[in-house]
Amino acid sequence: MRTITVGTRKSLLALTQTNWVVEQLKKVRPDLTVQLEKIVTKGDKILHVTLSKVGGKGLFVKEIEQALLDGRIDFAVHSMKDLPGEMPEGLVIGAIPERENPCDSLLSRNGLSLAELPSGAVVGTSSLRRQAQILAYRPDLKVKPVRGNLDTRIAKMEEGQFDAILLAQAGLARMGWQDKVTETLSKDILLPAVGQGALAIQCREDDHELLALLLEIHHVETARAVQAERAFLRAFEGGCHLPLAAHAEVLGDEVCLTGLVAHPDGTRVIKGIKQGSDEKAVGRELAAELKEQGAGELLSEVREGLVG
Ligand SMILES: NCc1[nH]cc(CCC(=O)O)c1CC(=O)O
Repeated sequence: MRTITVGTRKSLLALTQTNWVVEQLKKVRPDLTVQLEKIVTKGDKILHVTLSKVGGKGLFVKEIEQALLDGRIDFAVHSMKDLPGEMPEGLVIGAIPERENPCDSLLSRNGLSLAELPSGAVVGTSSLRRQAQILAYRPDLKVKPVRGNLDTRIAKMEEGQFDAILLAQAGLARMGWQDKVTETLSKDILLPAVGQGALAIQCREDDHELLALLLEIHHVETARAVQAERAFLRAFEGGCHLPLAAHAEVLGDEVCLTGLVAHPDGTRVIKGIKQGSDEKAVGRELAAELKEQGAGELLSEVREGLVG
């Protein structure tokens, strides 16, 4: 097989995820030769602005997708949750490896759990999804934006800028930083982002040689769960910058999807659950049910607030 060029963002998490995928591939094909091509994305450049204000669907992927289309790289590893619902013409998700822990975790300065944080404690997150659900559960807490790579955010908390921060457990696990986690939050309190904990390997749809290789590390159950979650997301034309969450589990032949849409201040949460054997239908139907309860209007209000 030819030498494969892998595109990756330069962040430690992106490099760790890419190297993990390359390792998995080398287990299947020990003679595989790869070279890394580091790519800087818009999301990496504007680290000082709250992401929800940049209005960014696909902030971390555009430049990478262009490199794929130009043939400068052969595949790229994305965090599934950073990947927009729609895929550019000519590109596909070639494989979805087995998912890491999808949950969010709380890291706190004094080892206090979410329930133990004192009233008025400052929690760092720039995710409207996390903000909405944390405030729904603990309206007495203060949420403040925090940006930067995982290590930067943790340092800001340790310096005392925040009493606690919220991060995806999966990113910390991949970095080997699980010991920094104070509490893994249950999905009943903080429903994960669509695709959280899963990776997407993106490549050109006509690269059959590579697609055959990628199939070796594809995980069918993860892919089915993510399909349901992404169908739910697409129904709202949403991105990771909206207060929208969904998580699916495979139960035998069926997927069971929980989804929610919330007001960023936590005062309204519209949540539902749906099970069925056609994952895309489950996602679409759950979205339709939540829309009947006003989820569409709620998100329109949020979008207008972000633009204005
Ligand atoms: N939005 C940034 C991002 N994209 C993927 C992860 C973590 C890994 C994952 O969810 O798969 C993170 C960091 C975080 O949200 O804490």
